Amino acid sequence: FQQPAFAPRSVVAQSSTSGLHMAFESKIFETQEVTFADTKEIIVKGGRDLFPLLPKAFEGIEKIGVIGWGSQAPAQAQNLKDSLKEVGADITVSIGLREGSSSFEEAKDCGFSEEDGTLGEMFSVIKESDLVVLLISDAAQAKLYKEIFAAMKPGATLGLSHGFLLGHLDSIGEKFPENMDVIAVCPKGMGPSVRRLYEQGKDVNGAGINSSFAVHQDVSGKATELALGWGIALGSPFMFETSLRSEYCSDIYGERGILLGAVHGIVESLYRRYQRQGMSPEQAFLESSESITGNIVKIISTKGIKAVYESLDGDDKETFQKAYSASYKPAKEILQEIYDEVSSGNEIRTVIMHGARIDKYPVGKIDGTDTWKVGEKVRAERDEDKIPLNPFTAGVYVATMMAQIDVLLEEGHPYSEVVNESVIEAVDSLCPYMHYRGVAFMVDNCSFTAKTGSRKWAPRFDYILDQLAYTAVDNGAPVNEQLIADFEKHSVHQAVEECCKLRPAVDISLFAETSTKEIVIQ
Ligand SMILES: NC(=O)C1=CN([C@@H]2O[C@H](COP(=O)(O)OP(=O)(O)OC[C@H]3O[C@@H](n4cnc5c(N)ncnc54)[C@H](OP(=O)(O)O)[C@@H]3O)[C@@H](O)[C@H]2O)C=CC1
Ligand SMILES: CC[C@](O)(C(C)=O)C(=O)O
Ligand SMILES: [Mg+2]
Ligand SMILES: [Mg+2]
Repeated sequence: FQQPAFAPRSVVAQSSTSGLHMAFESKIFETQEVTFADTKEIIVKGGRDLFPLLPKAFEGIEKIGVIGWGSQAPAQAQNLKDSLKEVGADITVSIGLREGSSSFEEAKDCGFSEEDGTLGEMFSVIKESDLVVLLISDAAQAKLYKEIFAAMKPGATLGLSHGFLLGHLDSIGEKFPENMDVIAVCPKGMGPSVRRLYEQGKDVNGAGINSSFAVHQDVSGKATELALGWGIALGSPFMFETSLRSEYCSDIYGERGILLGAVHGIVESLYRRYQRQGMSPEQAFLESSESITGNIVKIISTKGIKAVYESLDGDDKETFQKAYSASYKPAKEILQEIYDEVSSGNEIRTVIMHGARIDKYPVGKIDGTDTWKVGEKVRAERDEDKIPLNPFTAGVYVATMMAQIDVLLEEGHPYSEVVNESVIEAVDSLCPYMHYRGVAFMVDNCSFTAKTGSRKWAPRFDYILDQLAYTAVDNGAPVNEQLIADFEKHSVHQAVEECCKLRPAVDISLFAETSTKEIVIQ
């Protein structure tokens, strides 16, 4: 194991949950100290009122090349272009794609064109760019990094939205070229939500997805300001510092856990359980999937995790306690396994090997089963006000979320990263998409790394909950009073509350699948 997972610049990690002091500085953007439990972190709050500062942060950058057109690139390229245009910055945003890419047409539909030089073959765009925002899949980055580094012009900055490439380089004993700035801005939400919230926030001083940022190499001395400017131009409500390693450990872990894989596994296992107990398929979907995406996550988003528990009374509270007690440890066992697989480099190797097989074995469909067919029917007849808060479902979901949080804290990740990667992203970016159009719409709008990992780990959560947690409840396992007490007084609740204060003024809204009427999802 390579330790520690969390080692940002200027940070002394005294223990996993205390003493982390984020200490970056900016001469352009105002920094703010935030207290999370017994730790302090420095953040930068975003907002459209900061856009006039962008030209200063992007000083020396004339051309930004956004490479790829997957989930993040359309969102980041358009947000960057719009924000820089709004302040009259003389900076071009161009898209670079592989030869023959089927994404050329979509990029053209969004206003990028070969005629005006804002769309082209990826290596030509890389060669001309002062900031290369590398948004091809992580597996493709691992395959092409040598050619990409070689194509970059002297003095250009490499911009990433993930720490994956560092994980790969570390595992093969290689490094980024020493003469370039290497920064990352990593939105903690899927690309479509980065764009959707940016558009929604135009009239209210901005809304968007929080981003972590990392300054891995700062040859020019300007890397922090550029990273902060990039995140603000994307519309991030707040930005917090991380390292590339801390980012990839928490990100790859989080998406295999509660963000995608675990929530999928939880729903599948509960949907079957509720039918075994006599519910109709429709009711079982309502009490499992709908209860999570249409009720539980909305409470968490606006009032915090504990509010789910506190909103229950009497027998329902006891049902929650039983489900929580039985689920926490089995969920944590899988989550710790995921963390170890990621931090040891195994999961990165898996993603790369999967990338090499992809032409022969493309990622399969995950919503063709009965669960999601019934889900379509339930959604078509949905009455938002009648979605139940099932206390058993709540106990399982919240226990898994808390177990995810605990693993990250025990591994030394800062609260900003823990809360964004385990709570905010789930409730404000991802679950709204699952609520809108089912599990595949959420998972498959995410990165190749995430969608393959979610497919790999979801069945592990499904299996362990069914085998260990639900059988324990059915065999009359008592409530684990200590576990419930730990949950009630957990330090993360205050950290979530602090983050909620920095939450955008608007909730994400999407269009209902069955009509063109816009519905507010959160
Ligand atoms: N998805 C998300 O919301 C988030 C993603 N990230 C990170 O952002 C980065 C981009 O991820 P994401 O937007 O999801 O994209 P994907 O992982 O879905 O990758 C899709 C893009 O990669 C391109 N690509 C794949 N193989 C190659 C290749 N051999 N040569 C050139 N291009 C290739 C595709 O090209 P083509 O268009 O031609 O098919 C497409 O544009 C990753 O580092 C990811 O971890 C970070 C935060 C959130
Ligand atoms: C949850 C998946 C994600 O990490 C993301 C949207 O942040 C991804 O890789 O797509
Ligand atoms: Mg992520
Ligand atoms: Mg990811």
